[in-house]
Amino acid sequence: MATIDKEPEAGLASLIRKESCPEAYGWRVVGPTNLSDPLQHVENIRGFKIRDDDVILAAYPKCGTHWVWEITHMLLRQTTDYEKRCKEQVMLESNGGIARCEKEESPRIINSHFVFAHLPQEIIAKKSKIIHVWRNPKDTLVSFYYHYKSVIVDSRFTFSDVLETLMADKFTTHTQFEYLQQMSKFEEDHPDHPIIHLCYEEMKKEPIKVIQELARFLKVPADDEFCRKVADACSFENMKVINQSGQKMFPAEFSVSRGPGHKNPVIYRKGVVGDWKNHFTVSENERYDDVINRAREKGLKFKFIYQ
Ligand SMILES: Nc1ncnc2c1ncn2[C@@H]1O[C@H](COP(=O)(O)OS(=O)(=O)O)[C@@H](OP(=O)(O)O)[C@H]1O
Repeated sequence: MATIDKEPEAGLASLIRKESCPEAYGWRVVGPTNLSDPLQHVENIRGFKIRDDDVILAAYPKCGTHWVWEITHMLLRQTTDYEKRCKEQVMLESNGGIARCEKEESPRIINSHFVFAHLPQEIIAKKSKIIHVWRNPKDTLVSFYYHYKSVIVDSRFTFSDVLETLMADKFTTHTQFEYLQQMSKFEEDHPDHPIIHLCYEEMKKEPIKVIQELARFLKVPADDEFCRKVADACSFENMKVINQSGQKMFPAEFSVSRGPGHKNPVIYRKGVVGDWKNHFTVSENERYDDVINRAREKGLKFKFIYQ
């Protein structure tokens, strides 16, 4: 089996590797970035000025951020029209993200895959509403694999390569378990902070119910009919069509930052629960369960839904 050390030419090495700057661990590195100083970038984000009505959309990558971003726009703007831009426009850590977020009209829905320690620190004092999206780690990893596959031109690595790399603790960034543990720690440290946790699998099962809960959290009007329309507009199939139509372009700097040999990611791939069964072998699944169990022993509280 290929590992990042044995087969660097397969492209995986350029993506899946703990940051060469270990103090910035938690910084999401998926593809080479043009950032000359990642640590300074993290500090700039920690110091980012928060407005009173900002909403923070926080999620580990591949957990459904695009989906919830679109729903949140519709709820806040009281419309079922699609947001014209793509989520990456206001993704804090993306190349040029800070400047674009600064120019954004209020109320802003700022999104980030950063761990909590690296998010703007003013969120705490301003008690900014946080929407946290989470998903079972097996489907998340499969989604990650296809994300990697789509962003690099030379992508000969397999799902097993990605899984082995994760289990060897050489994954690109913080693991999903570390992310969720930091989330729980933040809640323990700030018990009054407004946070809603949206579970991908529950959204798939009962999207209208979850949209109603989100509307209550955001304190915006949303009757049953409106929530039904939002759920329908934001179904996987409809969002995929809208994104394929070219209406939502990645910001130019976002694409440039990826460098030669890299493409923009495919986001709307399958959008289902349980695709992991088509990717894990029985033994890989058992070993990954061990990883999850070890994370539980260290305090991971989230109960995952796998089908
Ligand atoms: N509307 C809707 N309904 C259901 N599922 C959806 C929807 N929109 C996006 N998706 C799926 O979410 C996965 C991408 O997650 P993110 O948006 O968090 O990706 S990213 O980290 O911001 O790149 C990715 O999952 P996979 O299909 O399993 O790869 C997307 O297909």
